[in-house]
Amino acid sequence: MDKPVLALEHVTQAYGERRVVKDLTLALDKDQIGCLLGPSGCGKTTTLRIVAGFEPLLAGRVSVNGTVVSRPDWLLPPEKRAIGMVFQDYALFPHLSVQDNIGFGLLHLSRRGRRSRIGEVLELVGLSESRQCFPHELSGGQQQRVALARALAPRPALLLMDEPFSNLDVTLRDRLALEVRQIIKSYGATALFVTHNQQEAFAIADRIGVMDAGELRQWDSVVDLYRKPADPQVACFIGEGTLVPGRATADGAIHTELGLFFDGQAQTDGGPVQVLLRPEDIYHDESSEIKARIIQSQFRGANMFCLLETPSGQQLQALFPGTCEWSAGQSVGISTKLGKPVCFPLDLSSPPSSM
Ligand SMILES: Nc1ncnc2c1ncn2[C@@H]1O[C@H](COP(=O)(O)OP(=O)(O)OP(=O)(O)O)[C@@H](O)[C@H]1O
Repeated sequence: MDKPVLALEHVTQAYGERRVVKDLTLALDKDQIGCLLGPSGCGKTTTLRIVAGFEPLLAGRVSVNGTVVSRPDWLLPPEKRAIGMVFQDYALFPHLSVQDNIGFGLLHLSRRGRRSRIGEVLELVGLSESRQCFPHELSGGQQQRVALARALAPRPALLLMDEPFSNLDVTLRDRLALEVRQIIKSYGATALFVTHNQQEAFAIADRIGVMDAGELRQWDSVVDLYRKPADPQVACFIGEGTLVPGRATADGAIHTELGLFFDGQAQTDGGPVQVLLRPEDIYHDESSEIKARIIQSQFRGANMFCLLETPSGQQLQALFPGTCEWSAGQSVGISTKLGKPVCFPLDLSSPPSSM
């Protein structure tokens, strides 16, 4: 099997006494787009800077295409790593035209080679007509694409992007995230980017790493992260949903106030558990004995997103068809449709998870 383009093995880094990246291990294969996702201060940028070679390591190692580029006693300089970077503020040279910005990293090529590569990446990002423009003559989204073209032009082994959409307005962000994914994929590049925005991560990434307080809690495909979260924290952080308390019995059944679920695994201890219910797992069913009161409803066009409360006080999030015309205070019948439920043993010593 091919070696991963990027491998981080047990990487740890600290500022003074404080460890901000803890024992982090992940691998990114060729042509994959990975994303580190987590709240502010969880160590995403520090991890990216470690990969780029701007930060030393306390422990562990980083390899690019099977060659070690960082270990605690040695760092390959950033410019020798074959890594391209797109920064949050794009870092374009204001006094250089678009083509000269892109050509800056191609000085090792002949004049002709440079021209041809600049033309190639400008076409890729849809800015062939703007090659003579200066950065201030372009919109934020166009500057973003120039920065991407400049980073891709030297054909790096790996592309790193730090919050690449944070300077753009929200509607542009969503569109550009998809566009950037398409550009990276059609160029056959491997990329790692960081964001605190889930929607962005879901739009662009093949694999997402959820970080929390310097730890990588799960590194997985987008679908598995949503459907098979590794722990209650990831379950709560990714997407919407509720952890509903239940009791597991030795036959693999989980008893909850919303009915009986089977996770197919014998729970030998028969102890308390939490079952993850995503909004789409709950549906309207007037014939059901389970009734819930609508606390809040939010019309989302095709869907109606509701916050519900059962008679026991358990709150639930549910996604009903947008044609439902319900309002707060109304009581509705609900049922659940769960294939294989996601179930976590309930640690009674820790506070309950909230979303
Ligand atoms: N040069 C530094 N010296 C000391 N502490 C630092 C330094 N750089 C970052 N930190 C601290 O390390 C922790 C991780 O920072 P980092 O920038 O990696 O987080 P982040 O997840 O990228 O956050 P954000 O989304 O806000 O950029 C933070 O608590 C930050 O304050």
